[in-house]
Amino acid sequence: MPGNKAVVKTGNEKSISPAVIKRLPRYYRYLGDLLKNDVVRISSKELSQRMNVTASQIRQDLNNFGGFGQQGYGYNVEYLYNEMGKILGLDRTNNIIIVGAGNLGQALANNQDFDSNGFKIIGLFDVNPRLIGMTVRGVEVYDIDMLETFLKEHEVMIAALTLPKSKAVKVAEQLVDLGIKALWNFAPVDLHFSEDILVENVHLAESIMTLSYRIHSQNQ
Ligand SMILES: NC(=O)c1ccc[n+]([C@@H]2O[C@H](COP(=O)([O-])OP(=O)(O)OC[C@H]3O[C@@H](n4cnc5c(N)ncnc54)[C@H](O)[C@@H]3O)[C@@H](O)[C@H]2O)c1
Repeated sequence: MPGNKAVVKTGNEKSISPAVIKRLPRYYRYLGDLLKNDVVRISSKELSQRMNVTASQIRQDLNNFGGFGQQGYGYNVEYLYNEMGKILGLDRTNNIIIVGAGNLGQALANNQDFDSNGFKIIGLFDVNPRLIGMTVRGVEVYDIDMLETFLKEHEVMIAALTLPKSKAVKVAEQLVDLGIKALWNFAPVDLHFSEDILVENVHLAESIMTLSYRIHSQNQ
């Protein structure tokens, strides 16, 4: 990708651009739908039409990982789906904790889709005594004071932050001090850590502001 210097390294030291990585979950979702509909193979042209991207984009993206297609045959859907899953790390269980068991924390815990993708929510944490001890889809809400002990006893890959903005930075720092390497941040605040701490921000408000901009710029 000319001019784009932002790249990440895979385990085998190959650099993959963040733009490609961002597209992978979408490939995975489309392939999963094809698989559910018993589609065995698909050409890059047909996949591109369904996904509304160019066939050459698909070929380029997949070539980053060694291709997977065969000339004249296209892609084997199940194979590609499984390989995509491996690339995305979905072939193993990724334990998640949720810090902040309010509206959003509970909504995340209630989402069954995470399970099917190998994400397992194993605990929620809160400061509110009225929430501590309750369960959300079988997952317990623990006192935040239990965090250190819990993290010693469980291997946790990702911590989701669904607590007030005013508390998010301090709790994120605490999580990092306790060994958490990946933060899935929903609080409307920017978190700054060293490179080895991965932060993925999810801000629905920013998404709707983008939509608002597009609506209003059309009307000008
Ligand atoms: N990213 C998004 O798209 C999006 C969407 C909705 C809400 N949010 C944000 O997510 C956060 C949660 O929103 P909500 O509607 O669930 O709020 P909420 O008030 O329902 O829940 C927040 C929970 O955090 C708990 N909490 C407070 N301090 C804590 C601490 N130190 N440790 C652990 N838990 C603590 C509270 O007791 C409460 O249960 C807010 O920051 C909100 O702005 C983000």
